[in-house]
Amino acid sequence: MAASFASTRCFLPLYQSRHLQNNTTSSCSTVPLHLNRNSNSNSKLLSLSSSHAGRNGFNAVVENERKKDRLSSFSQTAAVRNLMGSVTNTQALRFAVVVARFNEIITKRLLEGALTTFHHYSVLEDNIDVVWVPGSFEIGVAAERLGKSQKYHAVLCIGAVIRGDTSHYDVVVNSAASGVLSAGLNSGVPCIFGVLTCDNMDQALNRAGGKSGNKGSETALTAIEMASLFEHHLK
Ligand SMILES: Nc1c(NC[C@H](O)[C@H](O)[C@H](O)CO)[nH]c(=O)[nH]c1=O
Ligand SMILES: CC(=O)[C@@H](O)COP(=O)(O)O
Repeated sequence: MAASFASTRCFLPLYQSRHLQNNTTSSCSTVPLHLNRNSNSNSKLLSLSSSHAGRNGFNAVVENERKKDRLSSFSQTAAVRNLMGSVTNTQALRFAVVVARFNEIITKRLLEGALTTFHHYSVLEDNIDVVWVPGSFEIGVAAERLGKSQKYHAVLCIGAVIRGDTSHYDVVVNSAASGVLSAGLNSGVPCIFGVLTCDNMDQALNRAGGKSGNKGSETALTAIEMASLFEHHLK
């Protein structure tokens, strides 16, 4: 297991590697990170390298990560199994997407982002079902039913809660979050939280394909990784 891991070429989605960069980006492209066995003959350390030499601050931070790798011999020895979902072997994976109609102008864009990401990562259209519910409050119960159906490897939950004048916002946000969490725990199928929780419409538009990216795309990638982790490693 560890030997094959050493030669794995691993594509981390850019948004997930934001913490490695000084600048932020709205793109959802990937940064190829190569996991290499250390050239030191007896060493079992793995290190990261990137072909994106020009990225601002990226190399310095990768070098810093390498240092941490060298120090952290516990998690990097060949004896330790590292299990992680892949985003490349997706053709057998099936997904349900639960979408809230409330604030539909936002949730439709999030759904579009999610479907585009599924397409980019070769998830088959026939393997995706989209289920509409009235509002984010209703997402959890639908997600749990879908998870328990055993038809899907992951359930992606999409909604947009935007603060109004009363405390209703907090109730809907907390219910949506705990509903999605419970759906995952109760069904044993990863239920992914793609619900925007925003103070105003501008914040929501920015995260639905605007200058802050598309949360639907990002969470679709999370769904793929978790589906793959469960299907290929945690069965
Ligand atoms: N205000 C928002 C809602 N409210 C509706 C609830 O989600 C629910 O449908 C209703 O209370 C009936 O149970 N939903 C959102 O998704 N976003 C909001 O901003
Ligand atoms: C997030 C909400 O629940 C919102 O639409 C409700 O608005 P209000 O608090 O003004 O009733």
